Amino acid sequence: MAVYTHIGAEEMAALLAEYDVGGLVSAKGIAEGVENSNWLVDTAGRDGAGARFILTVYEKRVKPADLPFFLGLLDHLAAAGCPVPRTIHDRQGAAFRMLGIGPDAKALALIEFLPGVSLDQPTPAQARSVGAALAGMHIAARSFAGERANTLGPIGWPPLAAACAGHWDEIDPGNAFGLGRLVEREVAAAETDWPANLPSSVIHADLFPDNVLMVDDRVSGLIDFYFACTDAMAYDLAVTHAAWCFDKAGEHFSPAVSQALLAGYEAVRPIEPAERAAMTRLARGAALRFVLTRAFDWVNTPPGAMVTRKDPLAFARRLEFYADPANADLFA
Ligand SMILES: Nc1ncnc2c1ncn2[C@@H]1O[C@H](COP(=O)(O)OP(=O)(O)O)[C@@H](O)[C@H]1O
Ligand SMILES: N[C@@H](CCOP(=O)(O)O)C(=O)O
Repeated sequence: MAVYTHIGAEEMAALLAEYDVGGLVSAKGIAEGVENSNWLVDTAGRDGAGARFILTVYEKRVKPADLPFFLGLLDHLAAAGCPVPRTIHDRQGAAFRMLGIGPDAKALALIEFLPGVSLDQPTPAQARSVGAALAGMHIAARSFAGERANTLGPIGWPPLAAACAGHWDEIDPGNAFGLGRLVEREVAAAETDWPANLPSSVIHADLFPDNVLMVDDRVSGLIDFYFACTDAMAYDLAVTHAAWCFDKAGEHFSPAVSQALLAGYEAVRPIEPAERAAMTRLARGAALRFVLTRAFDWVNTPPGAMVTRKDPLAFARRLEFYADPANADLFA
């Protein structure tokens, strides 16, 4: 259940009165998500016809200092016609407000509600739409003025691996997969062979199925931009490929979903030769990124915590798949 902060009915009504959205009608906590507290909020709307929003309270991971970047990006992409929710600004024009005072104060934002559902098992037609939406986002984001370093790129991998050292057999009992050795090998390799100077933009960097809303085969929403950063567009395509083209456990790869995702992307933004040549390497790195962050969360999630830990091995299997010479021409 991802509602970590309690907001009483009176406090919620007072909060919404700071926005020109009409009075509060209802607010329900949203169970999905792990990082922030989210509510589905209905109001009377500016014209009395009703309106719906997502209220997000940023818990630990998202730093208020990054919010002008994240929320400004949403507004930029929405204005460019991407299926991205706008931020609702308060009566003073602020994109976010603080809840509470002092060191425990948390930032919150009111965000446009978008229709659609997140898929578990995308079809090729749906993957094609996702590829096209990602490429459209990359093109639109190139004119966004904000910049943010990717702290979870190769520079962030050695400290994550070091924090997990000594814990690999908690995740990989009996060292059956060889997770520790795999991570050591891949972190070392990235220090010397990580592709540089690929065309960059602001990228989503976490476009998993649970961060895409769909109505039938159409993408109705790209959400959860809280890992967005300035980095290679091809790396974002690699992250999306790793997230969409396998079953959850990473045991089965879908060639049809892969081809459709890449074709959808290229229908909007053709991949440059240097990007194509780097794709398999980037996909290995994308898989490593999620092995490491999942492993870090695995060893740092206290027993009894409300969140379900995500399996690092599901991405270790993807990493092995991308590293297998038999799959070298996946992106050719
Ligand atoms: N703009 C939106 N429109 C509709 N639903 C949304 C929107 N933003 C978030 N949600 C819903 O809230 C859930 C959690 O949001 P998300 O940003 O992914 O949280 P977290 O960062 O905690 O994972 C999503 O799975 C989705 O159901
Ligand atoms: N997509 C990541 C986890 C990030 O969680 P999110 O709910 O903020 O998207 C993973 O699967 O490891």
